[in-house]
Amino acid sequence: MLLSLRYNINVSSYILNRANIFLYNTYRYNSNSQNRWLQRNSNDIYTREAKLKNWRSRAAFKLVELDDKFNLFHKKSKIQNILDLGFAPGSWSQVARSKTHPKSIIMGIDILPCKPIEGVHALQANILSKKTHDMIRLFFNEKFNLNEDDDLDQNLGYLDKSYMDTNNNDNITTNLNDSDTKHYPIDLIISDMYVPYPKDFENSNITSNLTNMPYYRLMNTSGVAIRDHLQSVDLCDAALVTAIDLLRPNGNFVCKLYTGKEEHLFKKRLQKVFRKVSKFKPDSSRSMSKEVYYVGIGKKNDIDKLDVFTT
Ligand SMILES: C[S@@+](CC[C@H](N)C(=O)[O-])C[C@H]1O[C@@H](n2cnc3c(N)ncnc32)[C@H](O)[C@@H]1O
Repeated sequence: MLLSLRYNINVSSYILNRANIFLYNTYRYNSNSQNRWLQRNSNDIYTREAKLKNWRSRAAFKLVELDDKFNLFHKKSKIQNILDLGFAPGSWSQVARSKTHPKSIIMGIDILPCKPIEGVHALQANILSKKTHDMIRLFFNEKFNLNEDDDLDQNLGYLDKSYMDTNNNDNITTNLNDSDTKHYPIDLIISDMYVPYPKDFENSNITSNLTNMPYYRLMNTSGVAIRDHLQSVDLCDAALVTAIDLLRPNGNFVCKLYTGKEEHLFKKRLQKVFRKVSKFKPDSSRSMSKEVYYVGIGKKNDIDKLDVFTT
């Protein structure tokens, strides 16, 4: 009797240990909040709809709503040069491609590697670097000259040549001689940037696969509101500097911000650059998320960067 009890205890603790090892292996990279995030996502109507539409993430719906409200894209009337900042995994670029004129040029920038979207050019680069700005300008101005042997193409990007070739016959950008257009070649900047991964994942070997597995991608925010906010303000400022450097006068701008105490300062900076500034929370943005979108319509002329960043 005693023997059998001990045997049972040993067996149960063996099973429990095995179960723990299994759970540990399965969830070692997932904190509780990440599990809750995955659970929420699998029940979410926008996530399911995104899969049906073959969009790489539910974020696509936020841009659709932004476009419905602010009329950002032009399918028939205009050819646009569009810059998508923090484009990975790529659903905003997919929306931009589907809502714009076939001759519009879209370029996505991300610090992470990401499989490019068909019909969208992509560069893996840090938008905080001045060199990235120079490369973007170069691409929009000299795109016809890029070829397989270019360093830019070889080392840094995945320029979608098949797409460029099919459009080469026509005069895509009609006023390339205009020096303003050369210096400020972009018509619309959309930025959904946020820091790529939570800290715990930095040294794990699963991170690099995730940009191409959008439905299993982990949440971006840390859950520490002040940290999320300040990092977000930094990236919004980086997007704003990009707009000052590359967006044409009268061009438009969208960027995501995690709200917090410095939001009003960022709004003031935006107001120095754009004639009209609006704040928008799309229905598809989760109500518990602190994310909002700022939209700047009509870039002013002759912006003084120092003045914008001096409060
Ligand atoms: C929330 S995701 C964007 C999702 C995307 N809009 C979509 O619809 O698929 C934010 C992206 O910003 C990128 N990012 C963050 N900091 C960056 C930087 N300094 N330069 C370029 N990309 C950056 C991250 O790597 C991440 O892929």
